[in-house]
Amino acid sequence: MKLLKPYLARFKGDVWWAIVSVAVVAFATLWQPRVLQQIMTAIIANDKATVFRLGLWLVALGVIGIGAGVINTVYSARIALNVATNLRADVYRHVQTFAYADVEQFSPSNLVVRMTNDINQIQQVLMAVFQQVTRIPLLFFGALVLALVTIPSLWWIILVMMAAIIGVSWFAFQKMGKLFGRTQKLVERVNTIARENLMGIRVVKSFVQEDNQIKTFAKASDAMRDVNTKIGDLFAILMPAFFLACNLAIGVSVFLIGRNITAHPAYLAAISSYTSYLFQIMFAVINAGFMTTFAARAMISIGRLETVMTHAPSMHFVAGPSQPVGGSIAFDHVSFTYPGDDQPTLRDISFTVPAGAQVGIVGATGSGKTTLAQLIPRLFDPDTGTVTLGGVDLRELSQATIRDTVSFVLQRSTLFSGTIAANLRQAQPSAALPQMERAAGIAQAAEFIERLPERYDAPVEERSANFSGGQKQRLAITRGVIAEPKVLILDDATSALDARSEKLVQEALGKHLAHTTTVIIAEKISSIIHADEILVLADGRLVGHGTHRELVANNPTYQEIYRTQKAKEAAQ
Ligand SMILES: Nc1ncnc2c1ncn2[C@@H]1O[C@H](COP(=O)(O)OP(=O)(O)OP(=O)(O)O)[C@@H](O)[C@H]1O
Repeated sequence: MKLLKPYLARFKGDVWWAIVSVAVVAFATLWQPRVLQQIMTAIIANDKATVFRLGLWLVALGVIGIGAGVINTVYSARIALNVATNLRADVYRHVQTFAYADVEQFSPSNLVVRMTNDINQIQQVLMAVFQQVTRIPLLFFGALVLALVTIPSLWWIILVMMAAIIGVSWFAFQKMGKLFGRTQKLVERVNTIARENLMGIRVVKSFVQEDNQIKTFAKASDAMRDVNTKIGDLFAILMPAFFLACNLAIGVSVFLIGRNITAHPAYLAAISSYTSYLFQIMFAVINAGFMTTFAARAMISIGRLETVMTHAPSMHFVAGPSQPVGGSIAFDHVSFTYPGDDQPTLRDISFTVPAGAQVGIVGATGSGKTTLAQLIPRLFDPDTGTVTLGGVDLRELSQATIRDTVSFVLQRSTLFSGTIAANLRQAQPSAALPQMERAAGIAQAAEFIERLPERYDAPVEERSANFSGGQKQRLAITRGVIAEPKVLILDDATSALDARSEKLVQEALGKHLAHTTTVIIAEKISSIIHADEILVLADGRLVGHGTHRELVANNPTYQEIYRTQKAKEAAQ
């Protein structure tokens, strides 16, 4: 609840209106049966003037109740919407401060669920709370007192009815709470299956997996139906049970009043208001039950968001603007373990790369190439050892300095929906057309961009689905080189390019970014054969470094990779 306090405080005025208006609704609801009772008494006494006066008063009470109800709904909705919107913005802002490792720890899809489903849940409950929370106790205690005042001798009937209703509620709502919890999990499961299926639709189609996918989806969907059916069954029993208890109480009351009506003729007029109060007590108990299960679900969501909001970013950067720093890279006895892993992925790695050099990194799958590259832009900190940029420990550089100095192009290039220009400006916000054209020329992207009718304003769809794998990679390289970074890392970034295009990109990089330190992670040795220095990784260790010629002559791991690749090429 601590999470919501500051947000509710921000909308104090709306909260006040919502609470006052719901109190007015409750008072109008409680007062109406009293006035009705007085009207009945006046009818029995044939007092037409009083009947007319009280009739008008009854109508006025109805109008006041409806008016207050409308005001309450408006303010409750405003509170719920504003709190949810502000909370969502703050969670999003806080997540932006996370280090890469923090996002991985939560998992991106989990964070999305927290920012959408959980906040929606809180919004719905807030709306209900401000519509019900003061109404329930006011109606319950008010109706209880008024029923006792109306016909004092029947206090025990009210007690028995309340015991029956609270007992049934206790049993049913506890069961229902558990079932609601299961539905929430099943909704997440169904969403995940549907999302995975649609995101991986190409794999599903190419492996003819439709039937299997339908079965998996149907299983989760059927489980959800079963749980919802159980909830429906409970409701089916619950409501008639409540009405039975209430109607039995009314029946017994009428019978007892009827037997004594000659001794208490005033009870004849009281019976309708007494019945109304019994119903109000019943509805207050039912609503309290619903609110409890509803609130329990919201508490889970609040807890999940609190975990995100109280999570401190695991990495801190020195504050300050971007400063110029050299392009040399040095690893000094660096070891690194992924959070949650028990074995290090990189072990005692040391090497230096002078500014402007071209470095290749090779090694078997899973040898740690990408992990090593991720330490250069400080996506992770090493467990031991230091990584320096231009001779300065990364931990002493501001985030702006590192981001302006190092550009990282990934194999699975991520482009954002918008336009090509908007994606390129992520790397350099001030980039004008000539800069974009120059960068696209280096990345061999100019030829296909020029063919698009809108050129650099061409749309990029969600997940850049309107571009081929090779085109995406070229666009990602364009974005990587546009700001002419001092350090450029290409992590298998040309894997979807044909050999000719890859060669052209490399030649253009050598020509136009001659002073840039380029780190190329490559599966194929042919991609880095001309590098000034090649690092060879095996099982997270640096097992050799040198030029291609040196490594072919004396490094067994490199020789093995080279031999295997040559044999493959010969076989093709
Ligand atoms: N985010 C992560 N969390 C935990 N372990 C990871 C993570 N990323 C990679 N690993 C593990 O670290 C090891 C090295 O992975 P890495 O991606 O650095 O290898 P790589 O040499 O780049 O492989 P590839 O050539 O297949 O891209 C692998 O065993 C991998 O399972």
